[in-house]
Amino acid sequence: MAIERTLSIIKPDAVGGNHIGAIYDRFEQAGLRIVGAKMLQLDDEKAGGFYAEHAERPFYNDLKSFMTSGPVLVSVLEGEDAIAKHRDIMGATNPKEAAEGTIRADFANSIDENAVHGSDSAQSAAREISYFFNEDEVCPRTR
Ligand SMILES: Nc1ncnc2c1ncn2[C@@H]1O[C@H](COP(=O)(O)OP(=O)(O)OP(=O)(O)O)[C@@H](O)[C@H]1O
Repeated sequence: MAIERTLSIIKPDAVGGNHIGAIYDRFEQAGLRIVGAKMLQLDDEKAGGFYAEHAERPFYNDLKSFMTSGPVLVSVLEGEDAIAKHRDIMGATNPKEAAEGTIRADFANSIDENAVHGSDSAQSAAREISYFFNEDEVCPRTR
């Protein structure tokens, strides 16, 4: 299995709820390493660009309002099969459908405010990491 990198966002509801440490613990327990991290207050343009693929969806404005409602913690995670592993431990987009023991089952309240984001493919991971991080803001390979 290949060593991959993926982008994580701990969203404003989970940052506000004081769940950063608990969520980082889930990442590390799953064998994912945090190789880059920064806390940001997104504005409408930065949040909108990140979710540009959803620009035509009815929830786009609400999604931007939520993502700019407080600070987010963006991180780069590294590990074997990191993209799929991270999606697995996040759980389904809708926390009501998320499997027991997943981050969204434990820390999210609704589909609109669902605690975390994770890249869904190698292509989106590359785009999303470079959307938030310069090359010199991420550690060189750790293994
Ligand atoms: N039907 C919906 N109603 C409200 N918000 C939604 C809906 N579908 C998606 N969203 C919001 O938009 C985000 C992006 O949707 P997407 O389909 O890419 O889900 P995801 O890949 O599981 O989530 P994310 O991209 O945040 O990891 C979701 O995390 C959620 O916050």
